[in-house]
Order: sequence, then structure tokens, then C-alpha cells
Amino acid sequence: MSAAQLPVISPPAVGNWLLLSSVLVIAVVVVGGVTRLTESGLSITEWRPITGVLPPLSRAEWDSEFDKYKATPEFRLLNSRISLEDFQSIYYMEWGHRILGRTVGLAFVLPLGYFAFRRRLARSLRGPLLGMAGLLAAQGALGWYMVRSGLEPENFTTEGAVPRVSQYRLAAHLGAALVLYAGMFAAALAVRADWRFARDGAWSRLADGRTWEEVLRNPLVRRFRVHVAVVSGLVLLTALSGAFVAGLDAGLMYNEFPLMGGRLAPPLNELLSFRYASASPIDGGSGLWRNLFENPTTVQFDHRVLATATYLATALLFASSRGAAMRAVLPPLALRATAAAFAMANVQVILGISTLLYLVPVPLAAAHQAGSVALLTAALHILLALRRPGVAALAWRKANLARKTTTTGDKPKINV
Ligand code: HEM
Repeated sequence: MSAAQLPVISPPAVGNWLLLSSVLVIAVVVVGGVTRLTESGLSITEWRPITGVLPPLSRAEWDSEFDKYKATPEFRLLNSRISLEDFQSIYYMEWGHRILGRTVGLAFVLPLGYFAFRRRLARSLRGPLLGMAGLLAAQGALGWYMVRSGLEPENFTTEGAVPRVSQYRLAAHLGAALVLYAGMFAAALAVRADWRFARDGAWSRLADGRTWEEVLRNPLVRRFRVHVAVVSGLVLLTALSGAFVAGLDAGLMYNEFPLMGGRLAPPLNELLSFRYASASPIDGGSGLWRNLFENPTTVQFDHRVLATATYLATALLFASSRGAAMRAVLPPLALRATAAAFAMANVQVILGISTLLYLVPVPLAAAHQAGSVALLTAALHILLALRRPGVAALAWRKANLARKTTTTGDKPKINV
């Protein structure tokens, strides 16, 4: 088969672009976390996707922005003594988050157009990449939808109301960022692995003569892969439940571990205390299920339970990978990635507990949030170490083997 008839295989440049994009998403997530933790997120009261690129440049513009802020519930209920200088510092924090968001958008979409134009995108990538571009655009709108919930005065009319955004919208915003990150990271690793495989048959650092088919057909490996998928899902779920803890400031209560109020679990009437109360003003529902998302005690308890389940599932995964039978069948890359995931689970739990015990200091809470991304990365890395090569990579490898000599230097020729 001539090279022109072979399916398009994406070159490493595509993998590098995706990896860079995923790193930028982590940067926005971390800056977004610090924005929330420093209570800066409600300082910009409008969403202007184009003109918002510039911060206020003159004293008159700053005064005008400050006046708009003075009309918000946050100013009235919490920050009525804030000076213009302090307002400027929270404004710049939120502005930086929004600018970084736009940077990720451009850094993703412009190369996407270029690679599509140059026909460098493997068929299997096209749909997911379009989806990611859509999610990026939606993420900006979702961010504003979230901020709006913290600006509307009617949400904060009850006695003792705390001006903050809807925890549902915060969780959706963080969840979308994590899904976007996971997609970019997984696609980057897949592109790079496919290229290596097409070039010289290298797969998950396997060096003992077995093929990827032999490894992936093994029932032990199949079961292990299901286990990794469960761990990845649990990490995501725990992270989402963490967003509810953060959104409700539920980390500022029960600052002890492993007990809550001197017991392993708070009493049932506390966990289910929202049975009769009326719906909360922002996105509030009614019924027992509300406790899961709106009752700070229950939300913190859920996060503990999910975190414990995630930790145990990762520990079990690690233990099973150390058994002689597993060590014999798993590729070296998967073994190393599993050890890294377990190490990260330990770090993440320590960070979570410290965040709680020290009453959510900004550096610890930000590190805990970033840790959830690191743990997700480690889990995805195991899954990718057990991924079958893509269709294009298989076709290129087959053609390369048939022709014996289809490499130019150390690269397969692409689309020539
Ligand atoms: C697998 C383990 C864990 C994962 C993946 C995880 C993930 C997360 C995430 C993503 C957040 C949201 C951060 C934000 O939006 O700013 C969060 C918040 C939080 N987590 Fe965890 N967590 C884990 C374990 C724990 C543990 C064991 C504790 C302690 C009991 C804990 C305590 C907290 C607290 C107090 C917050 C709120 C911090 C804030 O207000 O910013 N976490 N967690």
C-alpha cells in the first residue's frame, strides 16, 4: 500500500500541542481555585468576551468598575469597607483567570485549524477535538453563568446569607474543566504512543517479545483495566464532591479527621436535616436528595466517604499490580503508572486532611485542588498504558513491516 493510501496518522507535533493545551487547562484550574479561595471571583460584574481583555486603564475606568462592584451583594454584605487598592487586587485575580481562559481557547483553536488544514489529524481524533473546542467555548459561558449566581441580589435576601456562587454551577464549571483536561491529556498520550508504535512497534515499553494483542487479551489484564476505569471514575466523582465542599465552604466545619463531631458519621438527623426546610434561593431543590448537594454536613461527609473509597480502590489496584502473576503480564509502563497513582493518592489524602485541619488555608486548598488533577492524570496514564494502538497506527505499522524500510530517519513518512 502506498503512503498516500494509508490513513492519516497525527505527528508528534499534534501530541505536543495537546499536551501543552492540557497543561494550560491545569493552569486555569489552579488560578480559578485561587480566585475562589481569595474570594476574588465576584469582582468583575460583567461578561465581555472581547472588550474584557483589557483591564480598566484610567482612574475613571477603575471608579466605574468599583461602582458596579458596590452594587453587588458581596460588597454590601461582606466587603463594604474594601478600599480601591484592595478591589484592584481581587479584580486583577479574576481578570487573570479570565485572560488565561481566553489564552487556552486560542492556544487550542488556532493550532487545531492549522493541523486540520494541513491534514494532520487522524480520523479518530477529529470528533473528540471538535467536542473539546465546543466544551472550551461552553466553559466560558458556564463560568459566567456561575458568577452571575453570586451577583444577583435576590439570591441573598435571607438573614445571614453568604454571598457566593451556586455550588451546582461551581461543580459543573470544575467538572467541565476536568473532563476537558482529561480529553486533551488522553489524546496527547494516544497520539504520541501511536506514532512510536507506527515507527518501530514500541508499545508500553514492552521488551520481552510479547505483542500488545497478547497482553490485552489476557483476562487478568482485562480485569485490571476495568479496575483502573473504576478508579478513574471515582477520582472524578470525588473531585466533583470536593467542588460542593468548596462551594458551600463546608471545609470550615468539622475540622477533625477521621471523626466528625467525635463520631465516625454525624447523626442521621443532621445528615438529613433538609427534609422539611424550604428550597435554598440559588438553584435549590426540595426533597431528601438536597442534603447531598446543599447540606454542608452531608456534603463534607460524602466527600470523606468518596475520598476513602477512591483511596482504597487505588491501594487495592496497587496491591494487585504487585502480585507475581500481575507483574508477569502487565506492561512495565502500566506497572510504573500504577505505583505513581498510589503515591499520588497518598499525597492527595494528606493534602485533603491538612486542608481540613488547618481551616482551608489558600496554599493548601489550592495544592489539594491541583492534587486532584495529578491523581486523575496518574489514573488516566495507566489506562493509556493499556490502550490498543489506533487504527491509523496499526495500518502504518503493517505497511512499514511489509515494506521493511519505510522510515525516513527515525520518522514514518506521513501522507506523502
Ligand atoms: C481521593 C481523594 C480526594 C480528591 C480527588 C479530592 C478532590 C477535591 C477537589 C477537586 C476539591 C475542590 C477544590 C476546589 O474547587 O477548590 C476538594 C475540596 C476539599 N477537599 Fe478533597 N479530595 C480528596 C480527599 C479529601 C480528603 C481525605 C479530605 C479530608 C477529609 C478532603 C477535604 C477537602 C476539603 C476540606 C475541601 C474544601 C476546600 C476548599 O474549600 O477549597 N479531601 N477536594
